[in-house]
Amino acid sequence: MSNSMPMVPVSEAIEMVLRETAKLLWSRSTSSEESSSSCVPSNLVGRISATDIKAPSPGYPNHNSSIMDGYAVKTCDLIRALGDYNSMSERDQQEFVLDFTVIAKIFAGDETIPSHHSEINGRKAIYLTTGAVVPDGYDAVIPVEETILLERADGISNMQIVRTKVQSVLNTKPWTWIRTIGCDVPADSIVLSRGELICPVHLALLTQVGVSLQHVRVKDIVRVGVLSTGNELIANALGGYTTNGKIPDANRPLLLAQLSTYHNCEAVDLGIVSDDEGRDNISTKLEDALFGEGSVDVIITTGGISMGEKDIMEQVFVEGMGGKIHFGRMNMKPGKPTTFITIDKSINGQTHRKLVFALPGNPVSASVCTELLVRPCLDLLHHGVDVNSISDDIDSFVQFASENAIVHEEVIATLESDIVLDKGRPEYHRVSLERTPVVSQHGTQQYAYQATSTGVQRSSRVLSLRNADGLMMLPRGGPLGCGYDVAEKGMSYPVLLFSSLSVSNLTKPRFKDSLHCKMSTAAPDNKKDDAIQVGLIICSTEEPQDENAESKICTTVARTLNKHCRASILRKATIIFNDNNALTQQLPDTVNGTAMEGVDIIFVVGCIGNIAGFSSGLEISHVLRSIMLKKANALALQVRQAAASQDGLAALFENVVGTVRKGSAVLISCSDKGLEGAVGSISGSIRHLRSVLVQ
Ligand SMILES: Nc1nc2c(c(=O)[nH]1)N[C@H]1C(S)=C(S)[C@@H](COP(=O)(O)OP(=O)(O)OC[C@H]3O[C@@H](n4cnc5c(N)ncnc54)[C@H](O)[C@@H]3O)O[C@H]1N2
Ligand code: MOO
Repeated sequence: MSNSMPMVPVSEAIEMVLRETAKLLWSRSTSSEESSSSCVPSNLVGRISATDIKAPSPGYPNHNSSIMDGYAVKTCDLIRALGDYNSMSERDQQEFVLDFTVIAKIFAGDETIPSHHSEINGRKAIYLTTGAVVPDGYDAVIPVEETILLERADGISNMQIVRTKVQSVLNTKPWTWIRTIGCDVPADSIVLSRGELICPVHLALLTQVGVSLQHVRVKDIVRVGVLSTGNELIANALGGYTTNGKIPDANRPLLLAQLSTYHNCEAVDLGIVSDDEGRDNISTKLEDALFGEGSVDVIITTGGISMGEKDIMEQVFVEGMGGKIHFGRMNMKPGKPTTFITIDKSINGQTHRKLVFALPGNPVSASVCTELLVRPCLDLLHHGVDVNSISDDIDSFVQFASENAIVHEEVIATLESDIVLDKGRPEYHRVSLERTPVVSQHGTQQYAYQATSTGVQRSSRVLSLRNADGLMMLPRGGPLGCGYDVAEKGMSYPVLLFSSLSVSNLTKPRFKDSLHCKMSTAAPDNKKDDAIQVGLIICSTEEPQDENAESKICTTVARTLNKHCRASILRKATIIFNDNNALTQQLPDTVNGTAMEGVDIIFVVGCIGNIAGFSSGLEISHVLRSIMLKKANALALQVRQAAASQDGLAALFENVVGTVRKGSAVLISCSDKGLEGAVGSISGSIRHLRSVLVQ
């Protein structure tokens, strides 16, 4: 059973899924496995083109075409008339009549030029409607509103340029108001690229240049099988009562519909298996689904993956099918027993790889894990990787593909009410969001998000998904987690949006830019500036009397930071020291150690408690100063004043602000007295402070 597996952080789980998915893509790109087909035109949108398609000659438009309802003229006539016009006196110029004999009319859609008065001498014009063919020899169009039409006695029409427009018409450049052949889409230009996501615009482009939509080849879409497991389940699509102990299978309708909203796969209903069918029978069934005719590429199963006697899905995949488990538990709520497996099978000398997500049976857990893990996996399989942008070895392919995979859009949202944190695991809390416009410092419009919990988050309670816009990433609470117990109203946390707000690929969030990626590879240099990560070191000479004391410090720092900037406490360490020598050793180690790796700011809070505690407070400052490279003394004074204005005792603590080495986090020390004032005084300028000090 996978409960013996280590509980991996969600960030690592996502990365593993993306990397294994990338390996599947790699094996397909190097084998003949990548297949394509044509499909009915109405199903083309959302599919990926398997080939480059070029516009055949002559491109679009295929004739010189009028952009205006007006008259086709020859600019050589205009040049001649301009010469005459320029040699006239100003008075004669005012009397000058620029006129043309209208020799024919051509309407949009007319294939041939109608017969016309070819015997007529002088300036000639042809009436055209928008889109009509501009006949050879004519190279400009004058819009009707610049002309007056006069019927002559001989029945022929005369077109005169209105007086105020004469000068500009005389200066008309060749090809004015004409779309020349191929000017919108040049011949041979690529109108649909291999690997491109087909959008409505492509249907127009292909049609314009005369490519039949039936000839477009698309990559075969990923097929995802959904299987429910459990003796208790009955298929209940038609409704009706269940007998005692039985429940309707809610997961299949939920997941099949959820997958269909992703537009990146074809969801295949694999039905229900009962646990009592046994390992071997279930393995055989799944083997057929994965490798038989019309096989699926990915399987999602729900249920039977935790610690019960009937939880046999791990055995089904590993012992029954030779699968390899990459992780068997995730450090999150809901979704702990989530298990990710790959099955590689050699058929006719070629290895075929399938991906398996064995998800928990609780409907909310299954849905959230599908969103968190399966959606990015399917997006990567569907969109593929731009092979041109990478070298041809598997490692760099996998690296590139996983880093650039599209993941969830993240926004920072402020809680509308308190949420009690789970003490066992970080929670992906379902929230609904409201968005209000705010104006940033630079005057640009941005949005602030307010989050409201969808209520009780039990994993069986499907109602917690109703009206949810995303998953708020709440830290694990309590002393073993972030140190505080309640995410309070007004605090801000990241929310992963269920559906992306962005339309263009450029703004689509990539894994390498996501919070999850930062959490798993927290190297100071590749972090984004918009979510400040805070480490907190609490130093005390004695075990706290009040067991909530630490939690209070964490809450104060978190709440105060949250008021002023996007920051959250990521790491926490406590140092209890009995003599100053111990502090001299422990504090530098903790500041420089792995516990604080990757954070932007480290607050060192000295618990001075009483007057006796001040010597230890001084020692904390002394130790920190001895390891500091750059000091920001003016800021340290500002922190001290702010703390002292809140609690006079804080004036006796010597605050320090600075960095320890090149690129290190910014250290800020303060005492537990006047803590809120101290943190508040600096949190508004933390971003700036970091960019100035950390170089
Ligand atoms: N001793 C322990 N027990 C459990 C642990 C644990 O760590 N130790 N983990 C709990 C967590 S967390 C979860 S989540 C569940 C997941 O269990 P399974 O994946 O084995 O799923 P089942 O036991 O089969 O089902 C769980 C729950 O969901 C209902 N269910 C299952 N399938 C469906 C469906 N298709 N539609 C609707 N509801 C379904 C099922 O009846 C159960 O009530 O394990 C905990 N246990
Ligand atoms: O992890 Mo389970 O999905 O909490 O209920």
